[in-house]
Amino acid sequence: MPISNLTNGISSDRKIDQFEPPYGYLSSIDPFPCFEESVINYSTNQRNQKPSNLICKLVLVGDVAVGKSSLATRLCHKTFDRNYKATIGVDFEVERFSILGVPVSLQIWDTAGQERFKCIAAAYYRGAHVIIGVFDMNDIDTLKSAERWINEALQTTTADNPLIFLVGSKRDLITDNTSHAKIEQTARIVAKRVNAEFWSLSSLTGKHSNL
Ligand SMILES: Nc1nc2c(ncn2[C@@H]2O[C@H](COP(=O)(O)OP(=O)(O)OP(=O)(O)O)[C@@H](O)[C@H]2O)c(=O)[nH]1
Repeated sequence: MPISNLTNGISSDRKIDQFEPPYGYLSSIDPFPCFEESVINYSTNQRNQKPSNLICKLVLVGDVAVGKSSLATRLCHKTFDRNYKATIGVDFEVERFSILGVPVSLQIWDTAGQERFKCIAAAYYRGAHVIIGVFDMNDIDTLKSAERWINEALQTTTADNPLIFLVGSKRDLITDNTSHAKIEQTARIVAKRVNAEFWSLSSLTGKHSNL
């Protein structure tokens, strides 16, 4: 099937059509880069060989009711539901992207936070390229657990160098700025320890920031 058929119907906010050219002036930390022509040609040719379809597996982990399913729903459906429905075992969504014309299917495995489903959920960590540990920014205990959840997922995934994110949820509910600053500071330390990028967000408003 031609690649264009696989990228049809992907919404424009899921399409990335341009990156900085490789080994160019703007993508180098050296102000006067001087690359061999053979290096530039090799790297450009690598980019021109497009794979037909890429699959990226993402798992969401974290305590009960920290907002994992709400995050998946916000990402895939741009909606929010105030009613809490506990995940039973694991839920699954697929979000399609087009990156430089290559179709990418992001598989989102939303695992249950309840201890009794833990062994079911853990079976889905295998092969995860992306691990997102979620905690509730209003509950410091869930931050401690998020570190544990991430480490457990890391022990099970077989993917090389998975990308790790630590996500603080329910930012809209924060009222006390002092405790907010404290939890953010602690989250940054935890993120560093587990090699994660730290984001804070609200699935209710859709606002997010990379800290
Ligand atoms: N105000 C607010 N409420 C949120 C936010 N995210 C989630 N919630 C609420 O928190 C509750 C739990 O959210 P879920 O997304 O179901 O939590 P979960 O982590 O998937 O829970 P489990 O499936 O039990 O593991 C629900 O009532 C959500 O509406 C947020 O950003 N802001």
